[in-house]
Parts: sequence; C-alpha cells; structure tokens
Amino acid sequence: MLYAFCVTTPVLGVILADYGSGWRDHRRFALTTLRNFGLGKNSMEDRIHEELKYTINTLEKSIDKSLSPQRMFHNAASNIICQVVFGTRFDYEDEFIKVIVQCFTENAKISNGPWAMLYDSLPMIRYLPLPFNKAFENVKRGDDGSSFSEEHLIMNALDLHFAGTDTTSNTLLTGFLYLMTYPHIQERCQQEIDEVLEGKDRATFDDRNNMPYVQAVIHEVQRIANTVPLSVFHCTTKDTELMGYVIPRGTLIIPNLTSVLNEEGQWKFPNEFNPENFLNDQGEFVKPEAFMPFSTGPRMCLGESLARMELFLIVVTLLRKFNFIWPEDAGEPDYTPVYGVTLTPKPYLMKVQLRATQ
Ligand code: HEM
Repeated sequence: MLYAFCVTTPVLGVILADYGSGWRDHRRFALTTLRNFGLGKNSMEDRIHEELKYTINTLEKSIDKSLSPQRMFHNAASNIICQVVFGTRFDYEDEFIKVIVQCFTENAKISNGPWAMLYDSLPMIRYLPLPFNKAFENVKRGDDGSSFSEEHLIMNALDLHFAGTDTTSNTLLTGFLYLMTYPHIQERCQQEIDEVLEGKDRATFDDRNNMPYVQAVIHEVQRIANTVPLSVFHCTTKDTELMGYVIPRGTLIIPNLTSVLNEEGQWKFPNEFNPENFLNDQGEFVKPEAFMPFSTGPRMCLGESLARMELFLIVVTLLRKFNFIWPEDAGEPDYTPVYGVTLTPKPYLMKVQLRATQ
C-alpha cells in the first residue's frame, strides 16, 4: 500500500510524511490549527450540533420510509471537518463535494487491496491501464518544495479532510448497523440518554461521564468497526531490537490493529458485539489497554479527540430523537465489511421513526 499510495500523492501532507522534522512541523501545525479553530472547546460542539440539524432534517424527510445512510454520514463527517479546515460546509447535493468524497472513498479501497498489492509487487505492470490508475486520476499532482509551501498546505487540508471523513462516517455506519440489529442495546442507550438529558435541550460532550452504557456501546462499535485495520504502515528509522528480534533500519512495519482489537485474553467477548467488553461488574465504564482503534505512539491519530466528540454527540442526538429499525424486507444483516485502508459496512437501508417522547 505504502508505495502505491505515495505515488498518488507526491507532496505528502501529514499521514504519509516520513518521520522527522518535516512531519513534526506539519503535525504540530495541524494540531495548533485544529485547536485554534475550536478543537477541545465549546465552539467545536456548536459546529457538530449545527451539522446535526441537516442530518436530522434528512432523517425527518424519511420518517417511516427506508433510507440509505451512506451519503448522509459521509456528508455530515465531511462537513464538520470542512468547517474547521475550509471555514465552510457544503450542501448534501453539492456536486463538488460529492466528487471529492467519492474520490477518496474510492482511493481508500483501491490503495489497499489486491490491485495495490500487484502494483507494489510487479513494477512492470505499473504502466498498464489497470484499476489502480483510477487512484492516480483521483489525486491532483503538485511539485515538492519547502516544508511550508502552498502544495503542502493543500495536502495537509486534504489529509485532514480524508482522515476525518471516511473514518468517522464508516464508524457511524457500523454503529447504526449494530444498533438496528441489536434493538435491546439501542433501547438501553435511549433510556440512559433520556434520564441524563431530561430537561436539557441538547447533549454536551461532558454528558458522556454520566452515560457509562452509551460510552461502552460507542467504544464497542469502534472495536467491532475496526475502521483502520492495518493503521498506517510505518518503517523503522534505526536498527531496533524488540522482544529478542532484531529489526534492521528501513524495515516496513504493518501495525495489525485488527489483531489487538479482537485478541483472545484481552476482551471478555472478543468475537461478539457486546458492550460488556467496556463495563465492569458495577456497570461502570472501563477502557481496556487493548482498545487502540486510533493506533498508538507518536504517529497516533491526531484527530482522536474530534472523532470521539463527533461519535458521542451524533449517536446521542440521533438516538434521543429517532428509533432506527432494520427494515422487515431487508433479510438477514450481513456484517462482513468491505476491505480497504478503511473498512466499510456493506451498503444497507435503515428505517426511521420519530420517538414517542419527541
Ligand atoms: C473514528 C475515527 C478515526 C479513526 C478510527 C482514526 C484512526 C487513525 C489511525 C489508525 C491512524 C494511523 C496512526 C498511525 O500511523 O499509527 C490515524 C492517523 C491520522 N488521523 Fe485519524 N482516525 C479517525 C478520525 C480522524 C479525524 C476526525 C481526523 C481529522 C482531524 C484524523 C486525522 C488523522 C491524521 C492527520 C493522521 C496522521 C497522523 C500522523 O501521521 O502524524 N483522524 N487515524
């Protein structure tokens, strides 16, 4: 994946930049910018709630009908990060953003799959008109220059947009797939939400501290969603010894997040969707060490706090207002994900009802 992906993006933003001073500067710049534009402050909650109004509107138009939620969640996640990075949101039908989101959801599949493996392994096929060429067309090229060039700025913005959209929306899609098909879990979340938010007009991120069950469900969704199964590939920067194994400088390292999120011995119920994985005997929320969907170490996800805020506010706000129902004619749910840099649930339909309490 690494090579194929790097060739598509000659000016590397943050995600694929080599470890070193350039990456460090750009990571610091991205984090400072996110903070300056509201990350960790109430204004970020306001942005998420603003966007939720459009999501709620889309759902209200589909009351008692079946709707395909893929585009809705991609647009919501895309708009939240667009508001931070570009200072604007896009209409759900806007052609420009439709093309951008489609390009990088396609690239997330093309650049980590059978065609990418062939591309990496067999250099002589790189010039043939095979499907991986689509990934190159989807990315506009630029020249490399100083660490803070205009091209770098564009790549950083695109990195944040890509990293912040496909991940959050696919996690939400997995979440609602499970909430619909485990209605007793959905109902228990709604009870807790109603109790904690009674008399309040909207949820705040701090409310999570009074919602251990909802917290457990969201974390279990992230564990099961396994949204970035092989994290981002890394490389040793010096000769290293780990548990007696000698790893030479320059060795490709593929972090296997799938394995740690499903490891027998780390989880009470490794092979089922069960919020008990995050609850102790007193029903309190606990986060096992093996929970690392955002990876770990200096390269770990820099959008973690934004992603956690989005997941909490979106799930709580939507469950407070709506019941999500697996349509009677939809057959048995298929939980097998579609493989890529990010895992995506197979497309599905959801039925929406306004809750009696609303
Ligand atoms: C549920 C949502 C998300 C998940 C599961 C997720 C997961 C990950 C993972 C596994 C990595 C690779 C870490 C590594 O290389 O070891 C990563 C990197 C990254 N993520 Fe996220 N992410 C999410 C949301 C976001 C959001 C909302 C943003 C935007 C603000 C974002 C921005 C980034 C960036 C810029 C990197 C590269 C960091 C670096 O190389 O220094 N992510 N993410």
